[in-house]
Amino acid sequence: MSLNPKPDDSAAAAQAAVSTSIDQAGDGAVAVAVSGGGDSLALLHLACRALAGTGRPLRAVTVDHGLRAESAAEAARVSRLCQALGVPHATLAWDGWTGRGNLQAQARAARYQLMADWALEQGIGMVLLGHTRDDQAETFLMRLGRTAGVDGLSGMVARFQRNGVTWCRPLLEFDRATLRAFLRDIGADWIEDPSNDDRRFERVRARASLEALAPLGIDAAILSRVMQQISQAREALDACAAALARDLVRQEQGDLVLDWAGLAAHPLELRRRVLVAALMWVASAAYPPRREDVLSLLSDGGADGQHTVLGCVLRQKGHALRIFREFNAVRDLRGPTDRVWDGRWRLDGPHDPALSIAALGEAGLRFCPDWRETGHLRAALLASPAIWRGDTLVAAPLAGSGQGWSARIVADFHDRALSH
Ligand SMILES: Nc1ncnc2c1ncn2[C@@H]1O[C@H](COP(=O)(O)OP(=O)(O)OP(=O)(O)O)[C@@H](O)[C@H]1O
Repeated sequence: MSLNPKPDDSAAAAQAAVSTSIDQAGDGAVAVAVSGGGDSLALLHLACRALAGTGRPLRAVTVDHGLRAESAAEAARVSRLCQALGVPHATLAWDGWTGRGNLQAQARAARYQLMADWALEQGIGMVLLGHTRDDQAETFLMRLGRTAGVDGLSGMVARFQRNGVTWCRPLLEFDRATLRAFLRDIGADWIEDPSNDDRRFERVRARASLEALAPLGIDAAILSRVMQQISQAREALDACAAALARDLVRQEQGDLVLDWAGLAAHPLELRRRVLVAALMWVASAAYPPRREDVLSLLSDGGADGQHTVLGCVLRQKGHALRIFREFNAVRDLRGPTDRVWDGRWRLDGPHDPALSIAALGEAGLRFCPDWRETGHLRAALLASPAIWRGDTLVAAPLAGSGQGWSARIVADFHDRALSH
């Protein structure tokens, strides 16, 4: 038996991988995120074949980021291709670019959010993405250039939860060339993105670098196996960190209290993982804080004091480090009462479209005379969810003023996988 079996990269194997992923979704509707490129269109065809005759609904979705002149026409073309396949298709428009910050990162976050909201509305539990082995290899090289560690180099996961939806990448073991050959074989069309040849893009340069590594015997398949090995190391580290967190991290409603002195006895990488997981949980963050920020917090250990990282406040007192949400990070966050707020709070009570959830803040705390009896820190309460009618406070369940409302965390810290 080979220890490193070479994945079979034929179209038939890709078909089997897509069918398996879809079977794992249960009986519900499935969607394919289609950019229009060869990878996601091959995925759409494979998903269509997997579902043919099952009666299970398949949908397709495209996000038009509006960042290139051709994007609307491309989305319309995807829509026509889907129509020809009998797959209902939706185009979701993004117009949230502020002109500031990292455009690619913002576009990606918005894409996931738009597609998740759409999927939830449609009752779709699983969305398939067309990432391939080439994407994996290019990402690996790009991350090497950013001094990535075990997490960054372990490759994309085949399945993950984000924004309330399960995302699945059934094609991670398959080459772009295999998928394009499959499309050609079945006479199917796809859109060639002109930026694929634009060397201003890091991914395009990574693709060229990968070709240059061929004389060393390094290709996408080899890098994929290296990534699998790093993934296994990451899983082992995560398991150790989760066990450590169970012993040394206590959840108090929305806050976490870390036994800082207890943690200090453990290897730096485990301490770092516990701290990152804690920060990401309190902030409901999809991405970890900068590595240097975390390392500086860890090296600062022992001294009483306060820090702010990733929209969380860390307050150390003696052996305990309390992490709670920072008011400034949520001061402008307002949402309907029947939706999760700040990624982790659900409020139960007499829902009403005229009401909304927003942070309690100083303006609300003033109307909570009993807040001291709750035992919560004042600064933590400021960032806690409250029910408002316009600017009038209706209820503050965590600050002793429930008025028929209660607040609960949707996924407790220790139930959440310790991986980022
Ligand atoms: N505009 C889009 N609309 C719908 N789906 C998309 C869009 N862009 C990308 N996708 C989905 O994501 C997959 C990966 O695309 P791509 O590699 O361009 O994105 P990425 O930003 O690198 O993704 P990630 O951040 O998830 O690694 C595509 O195969 C497709 O399934």
